[in-house]
Amino acid sequence: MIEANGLAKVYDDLKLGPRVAVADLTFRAEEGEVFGLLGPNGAGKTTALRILATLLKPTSGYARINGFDCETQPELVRHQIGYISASAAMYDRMTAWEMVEYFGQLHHIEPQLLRERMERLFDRLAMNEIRDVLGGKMSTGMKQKVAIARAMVHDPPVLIFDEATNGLDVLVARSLLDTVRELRDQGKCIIFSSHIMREVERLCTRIAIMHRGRILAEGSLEQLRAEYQSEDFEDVFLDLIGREEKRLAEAAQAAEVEVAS
Ligand SMILES: Nc1ncnc2c1ncn2[C@@H]1O[C@H](COP(=O)(O)OP(=O)(O)OP(=O)(O)O)[C@@H](O)[C@H]1O
Repeated sequence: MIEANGLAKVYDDLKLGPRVAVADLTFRAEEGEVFGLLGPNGAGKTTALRILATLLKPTSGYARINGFDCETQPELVRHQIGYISASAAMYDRMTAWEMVEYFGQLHHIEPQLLRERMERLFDRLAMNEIRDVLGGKMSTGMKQKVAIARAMVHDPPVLIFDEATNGLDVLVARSLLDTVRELRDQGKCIIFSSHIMREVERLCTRIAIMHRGRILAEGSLEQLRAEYQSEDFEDVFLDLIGREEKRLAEAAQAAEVEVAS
């Protein structure tokens, strides 16, 4: 369903020069699965997910969604995915209902079907009380619900959640996680990025720990705990990141010594 192969992205930063955000990313995620991308700030999660969502082009490698290439077939990919990020832009002068309807129309959904789907979505996401609230007057949680509804209105088989619980209170965050679980049980393929350990632990069928644009380890929670011999997943995470930082520092030091001699 989702396939990333040797994916890399280098940003050309005007001040800092080339910045490697994603170095070499390879993974697959299948239907009925929540694939977690867990990593510290700056690990490259958002960059990777924006490539999958066709919002960025990779520098090298490729990503495919249901067999469609994210770089060369973006229109086809967009019909297969719903993308939810923490900073969804709203139209200030449109109501919640109008915004979701507009996205449905962009996907050419027949009006009757669109109305039925929207009724179900508004019920499921407890959005009926915000139907007529304008984008400019919405709270963060309200905006996030609209972002989720409009990403799901075309019933895509693949959903991409990028730090989607950022800024949400515990109630809204919990209901978002419940929704993700339901979607997984319906057979959707979900990719869920976060730096919140507990969310990933509770939700994801498989987890990739990402650091400096690479996956350091990948497996189910049980596999990762067993492989790194700790019941506490936070310890596994910190241990992996710590070891990698040490390895990189040693490699940099060795390179310096070589240059000096
Ligand atoms: N437009 C850009 N130009 C230059 N560098 C960028 C750009 N966007 C991101 N970066 C850099 O790329 C790296 C990866 O950033 P990215 O946002 O993908 O990471 P992330 O894992 O999503 O981080 P966070 O958890 O903080 O959101 C960081 O070093 C970041 O500074």
